[in-house]
Amino acid sequence: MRIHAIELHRIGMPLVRPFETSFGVQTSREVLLVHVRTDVGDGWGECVAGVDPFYSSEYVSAVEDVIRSYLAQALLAGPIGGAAAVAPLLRFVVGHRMAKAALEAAILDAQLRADGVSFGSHFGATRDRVDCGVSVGISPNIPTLLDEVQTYIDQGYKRIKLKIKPGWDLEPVAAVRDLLGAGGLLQVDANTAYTLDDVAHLRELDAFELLLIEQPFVEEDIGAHAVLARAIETPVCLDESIVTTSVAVDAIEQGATSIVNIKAGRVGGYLEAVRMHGACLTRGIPVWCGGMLETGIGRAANVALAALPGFTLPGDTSASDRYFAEDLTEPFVLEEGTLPVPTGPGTGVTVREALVRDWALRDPLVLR
Ligand SMILES: O=C(O)CCC(=O)N[C@@H](C(=O)O)c1ccccc1
Repeated sequence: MRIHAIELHRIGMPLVRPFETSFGVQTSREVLLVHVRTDVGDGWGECVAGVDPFYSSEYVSAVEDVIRSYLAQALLAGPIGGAAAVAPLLRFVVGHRMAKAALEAAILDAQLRADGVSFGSHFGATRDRVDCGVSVGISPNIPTLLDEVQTYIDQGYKRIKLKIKPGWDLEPVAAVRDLLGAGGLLQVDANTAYTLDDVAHLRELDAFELLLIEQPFVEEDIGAHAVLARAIETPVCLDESIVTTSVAVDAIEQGATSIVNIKAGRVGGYLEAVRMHGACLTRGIPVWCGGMLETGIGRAANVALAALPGFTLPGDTSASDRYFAEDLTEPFVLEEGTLPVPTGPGTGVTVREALVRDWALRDPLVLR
């Protein structure tokens, strides 16, 4: 494959409602899209990095710079062996996994569109629909939270995930458990907001039959998560910590995580995400597909990934209207709590390029 050009599009999309996590409030999504033009056709990839380095050290401007200053040239210098060659070609740059993942996804999209193969087929999907959960931000108060959760229950979501932080945890969880009833699938995400000093407090969550508690401590504290996992009943699930398959295996073997949130952007690409799925599957560790407020481009790829056999828990693969009034692709619409796995070549979705232009925050960066 010969890449003729790599275009970086920075676009802004308003969120249908503010989204608050333990690291801040988002009212819009500023997203970097990668459009590659190759000798076998075009492809689109979405970078999951946020506009600020609050979830991870990556952020949109840094992604633009590392692609423009280092990564693009490695891909434009000469013919490459397709998407499988991208990670090895980019290994000379340390980290920047979200930037690398977006490039790989765009190249994989171009390659598979040319081959007439869908992402799901290429990954080894075994389902044609995936069960969908929904992520609920930190609310101003309990009634507002319950109104939002009720909306998602009415829409058919199969699992509720609540963002928590110190001062907003036991009370909202108790209220939502009461609303859901005993059998409802409910989990929490702390986004690193706690420390080992909070173990006794976090143990009180055991009363609410949660599926899991996600990333209570900072990314590097794998050992602290193992201490917590031994001290509470609620299964510990890691997100930010799990940046490669080998880190996932280490964390599993240390007893730091018994469920893994897989996000292709966080781990450096969909091909590494598929490898991570395989490593978890052979160890009997359930996985689910995390979300990063993706547009339909990333959402299509996530739904394909979530269709692999080890993805046994509903993921953060919500419908497009959870975040956006209008999507960059045909919207993903929830049907009985599930989304269909795209079957067309590549991601299987068509990018509305007029919207990419309309929503552009600046002229595209074209690298040749
Ligand atoms: O449904 C979605 O796409 C968002 C799911 C979600 O809560 N993502 C969280 C996370 O920590 O996993 C997040 C939100 C914003 C930014 C980064 C991460």
